[in-house]
Amino acid sequence: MAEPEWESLEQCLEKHLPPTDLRELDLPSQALECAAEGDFELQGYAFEAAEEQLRGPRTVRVGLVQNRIPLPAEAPVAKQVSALHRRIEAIVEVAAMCGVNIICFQEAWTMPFAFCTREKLPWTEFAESAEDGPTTRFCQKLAKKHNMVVVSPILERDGAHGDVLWNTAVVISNSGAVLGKTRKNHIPRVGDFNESTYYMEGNLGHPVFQTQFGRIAVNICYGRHHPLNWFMYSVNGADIIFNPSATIGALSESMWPIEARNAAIANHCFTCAINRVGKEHFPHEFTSGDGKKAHKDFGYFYGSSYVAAPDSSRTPGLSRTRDGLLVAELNLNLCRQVNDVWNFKMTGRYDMYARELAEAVQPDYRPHIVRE
Ligand SMILES: NC(=O)NCCC(=O)O
Repeated sequence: MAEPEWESLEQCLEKHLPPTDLRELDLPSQALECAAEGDFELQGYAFEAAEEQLRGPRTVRVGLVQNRIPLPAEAPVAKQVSALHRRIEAIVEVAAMCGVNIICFQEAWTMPFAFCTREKLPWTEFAESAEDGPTTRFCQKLAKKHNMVVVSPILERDGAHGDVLWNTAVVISNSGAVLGKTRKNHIPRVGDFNESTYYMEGNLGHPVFQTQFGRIAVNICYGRHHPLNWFMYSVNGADIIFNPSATIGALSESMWPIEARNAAIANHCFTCAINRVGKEHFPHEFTSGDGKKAHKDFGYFYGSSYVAAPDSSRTPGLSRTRDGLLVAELNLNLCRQVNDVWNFKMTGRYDMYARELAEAVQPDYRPHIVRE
């Protein structure tokens, strides 16, 4: 009988967690200096893949940005947006020095995560057009300047359809053109995440964006609890799925290290989990509907952004407390290599599930329970 190799699950996880298995990137000293001066953490790791005879390595560098809001939530809207633009511009400069090809910012990155309040003004004033709002134009400049694909998750106002709001990620090509947009498919109704007061579930399905550096998709925050959401991006061919988020310790920190990592394994792709940092205070008290006292803050956004690979390895997380840029070099060949070993796509029995699910969502469905 085979001997047990590991004393505990924790030992096994430690063995497979970097830095032992993952090569640290040799980042330029200028980038490290700028990050230190700008007071943000900079880490870099490379995921390797086996050499193939017919395909060269498909290497891409992704950048994950996590940050605090630089100004208090009470500050004028335009000043807050401008301060966030300046902060991100400085971090993107460093990403460019590190050779980043695709960068992704945190969920609703141009604003405090004010949806806990259920108030409309001034928070809805942060909403912008995905196609030609000031933030998209700002990101287009960054993309062109640095030859970098930019994933920009914003609060969208859709002027063409009755001015309604959406939680949207705009994908901007390295040419500077807007490649398209994707919307948050699953809207939380948990704790103080009162987002359903502001916008509906996304109506754009599971688009995958073909960029010069690989096929990417964006599964926004709460969508990470829904395995089918990750799965559909993978069905549409995503090599990398970004998960820009805003989530707090008391609610989700125990789930955070597992969910994006599981998704990378289950879907033979890379996943990039990004969370904002710090505590955000709002002018007026709100309650959480749990009998506890009214309060003015959401709780602690714990950062801890990381990248996970299809072979189950992952980078360490960025800090829980500091702004940061995580640079990860991915060899996208790893996706098909792991697929060929584990065959989840081949063994998935999708036709069976499609049939059973189609039946299960019918109003007259009766659960298949076998009784005596
Ligand atoms: N932003 C968001 O969807 N948060 C919900 C809480 C969570 O998914 O951890």
